[in-house]
Amino acid sequence: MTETTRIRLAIPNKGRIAQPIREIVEKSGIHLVETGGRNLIAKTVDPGIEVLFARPIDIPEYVANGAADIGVTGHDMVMERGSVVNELLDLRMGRARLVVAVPEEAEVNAVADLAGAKVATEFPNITRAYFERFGVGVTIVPVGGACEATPHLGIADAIVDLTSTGTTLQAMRMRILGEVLTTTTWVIANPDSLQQKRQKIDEVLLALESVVRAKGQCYIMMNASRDVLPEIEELLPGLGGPTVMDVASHDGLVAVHAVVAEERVYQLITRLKQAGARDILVMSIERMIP
Ligand SMILES: Nc1ncnc2c1ncn2[C@@H]1O[C@H](COP(=O)(O)OP(=O)(O)OP(=O)(O)O)[C@@H](O)[C@H]1O
Ligand SMILES: O=P(O)(O)OC[C@H]1O[C@H](OP(=O)(O)OP(=O)(O)O)[C@H](O)[C@@H]1O
Ligand SMILES: [Mg+2]
Repeated sequence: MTETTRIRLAIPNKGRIAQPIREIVEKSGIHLVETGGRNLIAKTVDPGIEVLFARPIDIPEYVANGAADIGVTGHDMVMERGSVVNELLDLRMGRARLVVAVPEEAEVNAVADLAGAKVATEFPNITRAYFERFGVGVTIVPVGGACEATPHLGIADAIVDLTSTGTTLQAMRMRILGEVLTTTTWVIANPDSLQQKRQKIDEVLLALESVVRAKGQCYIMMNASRDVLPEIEELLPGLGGPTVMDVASHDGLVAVHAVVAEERVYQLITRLKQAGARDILVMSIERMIP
């Protein structure tokens, strides 16, 4: 009997990317078998995959030192920890920019004007390296959150923090001086695990990637008479064009199936109807494997 390869996947236990990552993992078919509220390790339906819940900032190190074989966390976290891991797959979520910002009224116009300033951040290592690269001497004030409040509290002159919608910076009346990096959520791997457990890791990657690929796409099905087919096909430039099938016992009637971008569906339905399509069904796609 051959022994099954076992891998441990680390995912965030809290924070804003925790739930979306959990959803991607579930949709990929790696269903978690609940092991109680505060349990930090969960079994999955696959006896070869175990899930470890950890703080996003700790995941790069857990993966680098082998406590987990693969993990999912922000690219910013990997950079901050400087961990030696392989970044394998961009999940294209958790997109944010790490920026240098100052209160609107501050008399500075560029990063170079911050020489001698106190800079509060949850990313002390990235921030230190950034200002060193500019040759600007600053004092780093490490904080664990609510960074935007620090200039108003007199704790810092500037901040290096994440922004996505810009709501927090705007609410705290701060303006951006420079961009340090952009981040998204990545699947990362331990380099040794990648060598020794490649097949199992690839299997997990394929499953996760299929969910990412399906995101924002849906499957549309309709019936139409064959003579209006060219017009309908023109409206559906899908993945390799639509699939067209004869409808049994309905002479001249065809079924047309295609994958389309979710954002197009609303307008598309009206146009398809005008072109003569009927019995239109729109379905969400869970996974797409090319
Ligand atoms: N505003 C944002 N928009 C998009 N992605 C973000 C944003 N803030 C953080 N992220 C991503 O989410 C990751 C985890 O950050 P988050 O702040 O949610 O975790 P945390 O600090 O552990 O939780 P909390 O702030 O609730 O204590 C970050 O490393 C980053 O990649
Ligand atoms: O541009 P926005 O959409 O407003 O997002 C930016 C905010 O999101 C993150 O905060 P988080 O929710 O993690 O809280 P925290 O500051 O306590 O970490 C980040 O630290 C910013 O404060
Ligand atoms: Mg946070």
